[in-house]
Amino acid sequence: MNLDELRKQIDSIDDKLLELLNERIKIVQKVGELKHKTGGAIYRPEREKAIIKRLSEQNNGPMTEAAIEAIFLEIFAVARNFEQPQKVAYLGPEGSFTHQAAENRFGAMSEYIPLHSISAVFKAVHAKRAKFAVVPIENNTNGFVGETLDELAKTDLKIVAELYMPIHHSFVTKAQKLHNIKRIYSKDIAFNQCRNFLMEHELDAIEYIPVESTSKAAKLASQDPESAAICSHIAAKLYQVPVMFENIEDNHKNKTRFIILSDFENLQSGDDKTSILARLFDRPGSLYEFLQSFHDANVNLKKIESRPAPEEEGFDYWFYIDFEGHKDDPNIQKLFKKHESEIKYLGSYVKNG
Ligand SMILES: O=C(O)C(=O)C[C@]1(C(=O)O)C=C[C@@H](O)C=C1
Repeated sequence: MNLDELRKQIDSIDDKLLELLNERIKIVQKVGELKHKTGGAIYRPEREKAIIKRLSEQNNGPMTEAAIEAIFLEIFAVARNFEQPQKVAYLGPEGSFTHQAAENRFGAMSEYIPLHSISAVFKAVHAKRAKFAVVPIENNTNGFVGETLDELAKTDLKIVAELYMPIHHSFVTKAQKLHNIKRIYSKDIAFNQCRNFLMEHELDAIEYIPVESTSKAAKLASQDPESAAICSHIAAKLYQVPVMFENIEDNHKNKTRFIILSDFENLQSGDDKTSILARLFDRPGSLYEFLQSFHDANVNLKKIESRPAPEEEGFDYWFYIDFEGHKDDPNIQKLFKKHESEIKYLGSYVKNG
């Protein structure tokens, strides 16, 4: 078969796909009307997960599970916008890794509000200027993000989703040749994460100009053809700077975990994670006794991080804790009751890593 014939086949499949997508959206709109009446949440990650799982189980290929997920996450994100336009506040600037994480969940149709600090992102959702907040919480090389933990201690928003994103850096430039580059813009941390690459390409002797974000670096490189930037793919695209090298980070397993917060709570998905803050008295054995209850309730702890409680008197500590299960699981309900005065519940959400 020649190219024209193959393309004709694709066109006819696309016609059917479009028809089916329109049918799907019409039903989604009815779901939206129902939710408006009952006050139900538009974003239902546990339902989205169940759909992807069901489709992956019956799939005969050649589509992979990752391909199914990529396509359907965009379909869901578009569908949500047909139920109600979705506004998402995130730690900016535009082109940041958090922007990339936000787009991964909320797709091309949602409205995005980049903000300059993590606390501003929380504030935007409190003030109902946005429905969702997207912020980083931890990175496997740099540890927890203190500002996010501090905001979690103050907020009554709930974590409704988590997502892990590989952090890849690109080397972007308008210069034709490497030896034409006189300076490199990036964020301090990104220069550090790409040391081997810079050395191997003999770029360790030219000027490094640290700026506050990798997207600002991309912007500067777009205006200066004798320069380069180390930045995300999305920033390179945003400022239309050609990518010369991809994935230049020393540690290719560099990953950041992002959380999505909103003003509602998720239902159980059957494969959930829960986050809490526990405020424990400063006395011997208090953490031990607290964790013993998790063991007794057969709850699998995933993470624990201590944090001084700044507004408290004395030397009380908050512990940020992630564990498997959902707030409505009977064993976890019991545990919450037992430690009611010590626990601040942060949210239960589909486990993603
Ligand atoms: O099932 C729902 O609650 C819907 O709103 C429909 C739908 C979908 O497109 O299938 C859209 C958004 C939700 O996050 C989950 C699923």
